[in-house]
Amino acid sequence: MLKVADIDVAYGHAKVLYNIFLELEAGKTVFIVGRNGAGKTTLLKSIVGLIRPIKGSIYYDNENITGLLPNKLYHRGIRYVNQDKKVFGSLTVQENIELAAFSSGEPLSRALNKVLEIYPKMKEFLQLKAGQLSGGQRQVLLIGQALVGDPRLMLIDEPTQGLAAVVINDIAKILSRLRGKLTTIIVEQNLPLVSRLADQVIVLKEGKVSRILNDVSEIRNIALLEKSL
Ligand SMILES: Nc1ncnc2c1ncn2[C@@H]1O[C@H](COP(=O)(O)OP(=O)(O)OP(=O)(O)O)[C@@H](O)[C@H]1O
Repeated sequence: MLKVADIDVAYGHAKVLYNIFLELEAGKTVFIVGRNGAGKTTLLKSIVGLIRPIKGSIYYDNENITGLLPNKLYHRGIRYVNQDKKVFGSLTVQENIELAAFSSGEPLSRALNKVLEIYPKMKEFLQLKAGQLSGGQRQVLLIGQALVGDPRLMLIDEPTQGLAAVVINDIAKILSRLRGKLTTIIVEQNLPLVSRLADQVIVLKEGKVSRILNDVSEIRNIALLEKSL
């Protein structure tokens, strides 16, 4: 479904990704792990069109999407939930969902259902200003918004970063419910969570793919994941 073919990515003269080659199957939950600065966020941004690689190509359903802008990719079903957990704080939760409905052309009732399906408790917060939500609730709202429309590939950057353990559990449940329904690529530092949910783990080290784990027994082995970083 997605093929990243030998891309290099740089910020100005500083190259941060080297010869990245990945092939992702539809419906899989793929985690990207690696130490701080390994280039995980840069890889996600390159796939969603926020940064153009200086070398190589990216294919989505066999079509070369290199250099296409994020809004074009959005309408082809690619969603990106970035790590800053920013919502429109002065709008209500429902209005935030309306924005996603408007962007995607999906009727509001269906958009609301998609969010409530993954987190029924959000019903109580619909008329609240989104700025009043906790960090975890914002993350859930952002994931819910990304499900509005017809997403096929969802990229999520550090969904559990800075969240309390109980909320991490809620997010893990949501991610686990998405398994098999769409393709997800998730950057995550929480290795027990990665180990529990991943179909494939890609380890980035200093801008290069240093290891790809496909074998369930390897993925479930947290000590091995730790050692791979
Ligand atoms: N806008 C930018 N301009 C210049 N350099 C950048 C920019 N964004 C990131 N970098 C550098 O690129 C490298 C990779 O950063 P990136 O954020 O992709 O790593 P990461 O693995 O996601 O790290 P973290 O876990 O800290 O988020 C780092 O050396 C970082 O300092």
